[in-house]
Amino acid sequence: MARPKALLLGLIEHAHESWNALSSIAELVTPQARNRAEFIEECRSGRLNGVVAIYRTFDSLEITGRFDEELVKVLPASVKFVCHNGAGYDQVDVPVCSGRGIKVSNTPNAVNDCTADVNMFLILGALRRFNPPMNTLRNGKWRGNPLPPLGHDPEGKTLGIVGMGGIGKNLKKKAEAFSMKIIYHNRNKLSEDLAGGANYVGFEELLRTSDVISLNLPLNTHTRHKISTRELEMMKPGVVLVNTARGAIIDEAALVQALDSGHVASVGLDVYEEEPKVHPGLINNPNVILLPHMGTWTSETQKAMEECNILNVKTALETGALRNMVPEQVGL
Ligand SMILES: NC(=O)c1ccc[n+]([C@@H]2O[C@H](COP(=O)([O-])OP(=O)(O)OC[C@H]3O[C@@H](n4cnc5c(N)ncnc54)[C@H](O)[C@@H]3O)[C@@H](O)[C@H]2O)c1
Repeated sequence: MARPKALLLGLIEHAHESWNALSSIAELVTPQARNRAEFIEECRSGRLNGVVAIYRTFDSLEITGRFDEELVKVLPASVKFVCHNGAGYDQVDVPVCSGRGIKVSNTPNAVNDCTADVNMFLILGALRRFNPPMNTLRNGKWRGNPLPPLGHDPEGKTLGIVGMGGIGKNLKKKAEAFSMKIIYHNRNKLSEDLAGGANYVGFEELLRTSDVISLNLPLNTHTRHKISTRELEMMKPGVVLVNTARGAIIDEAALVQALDSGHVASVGLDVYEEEPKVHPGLINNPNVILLPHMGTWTSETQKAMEECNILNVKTALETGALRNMVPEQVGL
C-alpha cells in the first residue's frame, strides 16, 4: 500500500526535528505552486493525490488563499485533515470542510500566555495613554508641549472580557494581579469553577458597564462587525477598547468615528480588518496604541505552536483522530 502523504503549506521555522521525524510514517511533500491559481491547478493535475493531512500556516494564505468552497472542492479526495498552525482558524471555512468529511484542528492553549501578555500590554498602554509621550520622546520633545493627558490606573476598573476561552481566562488572571474587577460574556456561561469568580453578564450589560473592554472571541459569520456604531454608543463615555482577537470583529470605520468624537477614549489593537492595511483614522489618532499582529511573536510560543500542529498531523496519520479538533466539529 502507498504511504500516506503529509503536505506542508508554509514554513516550519523551529520544530524541524519533529517535522522531519514524521517521515517515518508519511511521505512529506511541499507544493510547487506560488499562488492560489497555481495551487488549484496543482491539485487538479493529480500531483498532490495521496495527501491525507495538510499542515498549513497563517502566512500560507499567500500560496492558497482562504480554504473556502472553491479551494476545498479541488483538494485531492485523499485529504482527511487540515491542521492549522494558529488559534484563530478563520482562514478555513469549517462548515465547507465538514461537508467534505475533512477534519480541522488548530493550536489552542499554546498561545494563551503570549497573547494574554500582549492583551495586558495594550490595556496598560491604552489606559495610561502612553502612545503620545512615546512619540514625543522619540522626536526629541520629552513629554511634549502641551503635556500629554493624564492616564488612568487599572486598579479598581471593570474589565469586560468578551469570549472567555483560553486567552480570555488567562487574561482574567493577569488583570486580577492589577486589581481589576472582571466581568465576562461568552457564547455559553462557564461553570463557577472555570469562571474563577468572574461574573457572567449579557453582551449589552458588558458594553454598558465596563471601563475597559477586551475582545477575545473568534471571527466567524456571527461575530463579524460584532462591535459597530450601535455597540460603541452603548459603551461608557471614556471607555478603553482592546482587540487581540481578529480585526473584523470591529467595524473599523465606526471605531474611528467613536474615537474622533471622544466617546471612546483610547484603543489598543494587535489586529485589523484588512491586514496588513490599517485604517488611516487609527494610524493618525494618538489615542490608539498599535501593534502589527504580534500576539504570539515569541520564539517559545512559535515553537510550541509548531510542535502542537505537528502532533495533530502525527495523531491524525497514526490514529485517524485530531488532538485539537476545532469546537464546531466536536461531536460531528
Ligand atoms: N493576536 C494574535 O496573535 C492572536 C493569537 C491567538 C489567538 N488570537 C485570536 O484570539 C481568538 C481567541 O482565541 P482563544 O484561543 O482564546 O479561543 P477559544 O476558542 O479558547 O476561546 C474563544 C471563546 O469565545 C467564545 N465565543 C465564541 N463566539 C462567541 C460569541 N459570539 N460571543 C461570545 N463569546 C463567543 C467561545 O465560547 C470561547 O469561550 C482566536 O479565535 C484568534 O482569532 C489572536
